[in-house]
Amino acid sequence: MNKHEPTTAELTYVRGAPAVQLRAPDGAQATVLLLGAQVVSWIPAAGQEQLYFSDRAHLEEGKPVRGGVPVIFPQFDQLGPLPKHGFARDRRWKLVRAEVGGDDALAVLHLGDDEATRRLWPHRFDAELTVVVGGARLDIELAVEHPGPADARSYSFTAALHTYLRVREVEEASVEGLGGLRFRDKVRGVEDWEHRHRLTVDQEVDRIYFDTPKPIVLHDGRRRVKVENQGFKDAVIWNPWVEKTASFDDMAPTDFRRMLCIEAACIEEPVTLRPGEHWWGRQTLTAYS
Ligand SMILES: O=P(O)(O)OC[C@H]1O[C@H](O)[C@H](O)[C@@H](O)[C@@H]1O
Repeated sequence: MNKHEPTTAELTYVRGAPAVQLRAPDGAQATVLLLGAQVVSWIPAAGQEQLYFSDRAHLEEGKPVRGGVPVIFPQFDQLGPLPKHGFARDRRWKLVRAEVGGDDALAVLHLGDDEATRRLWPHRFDAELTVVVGGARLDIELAVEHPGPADARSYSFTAALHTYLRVREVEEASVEGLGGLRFRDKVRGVEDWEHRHRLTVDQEVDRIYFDTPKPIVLHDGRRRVKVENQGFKDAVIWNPWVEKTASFDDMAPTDFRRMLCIEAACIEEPVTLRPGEHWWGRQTLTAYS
């Protein structure tokens, strides 16, 4: 990344919700809501919108936003005592800085503990989300620090970047890069090994793939999106299909056809931090059309 010049953050509103608009010199753009530090739009330079963002999404504090890239912390799904997917996704984050460099634009947002988070999860933390957009790439990095004090207890958490990729028609899309991996299938309630070179979706899919070392590639007609996860060892593939979508009040009944989630996650091995330690995980998306 080049030297960044500080600029006045371009604050905007997305359907009435405050957001930061990032514009790189080459025209690549991303929009990040303060609510949940959620990226809800990503348009690469000379490209098209790459993310699915529901027209019916709720945009109020305390409710998750359907689409874009929800930040899941400190609990994935219902794998613990906290509300589903933790609390980071439905709280308002603070914009720390927004800058434009020679090749890209970036924003850093912060969420720390407060009385309400400590009531749910009795720990101190500093979470930072960094979003960098430029060219054909979008980088999203989640960093979490245990600020201490030195005699505080260590703690563990699970986390994810729950990326909703837009597709033209999900039954015609496919996902490459998961062959040979072990996965947990939440729909069937079993563990198995992936034998397909390319995964296609023609029913509900909700799978956690473990130890995903290689890039995962979404194929959507001629368009491809390469997904590279660092620090996140697991990947989740999710599409709610007909029935589950019908139970959502924040998604149109046929919208499951327009999206496929490829999530970066830390689920099987939670992250443990001692006072003073930090962790980070990053998802890099590259669009080819
Ligand atoms: O509807 P949400 O609370 O946003 O959760 C959406 C989905 O997130 C993940 O992909 C989980 O694996 C799914 O089981 C869950 O349904």
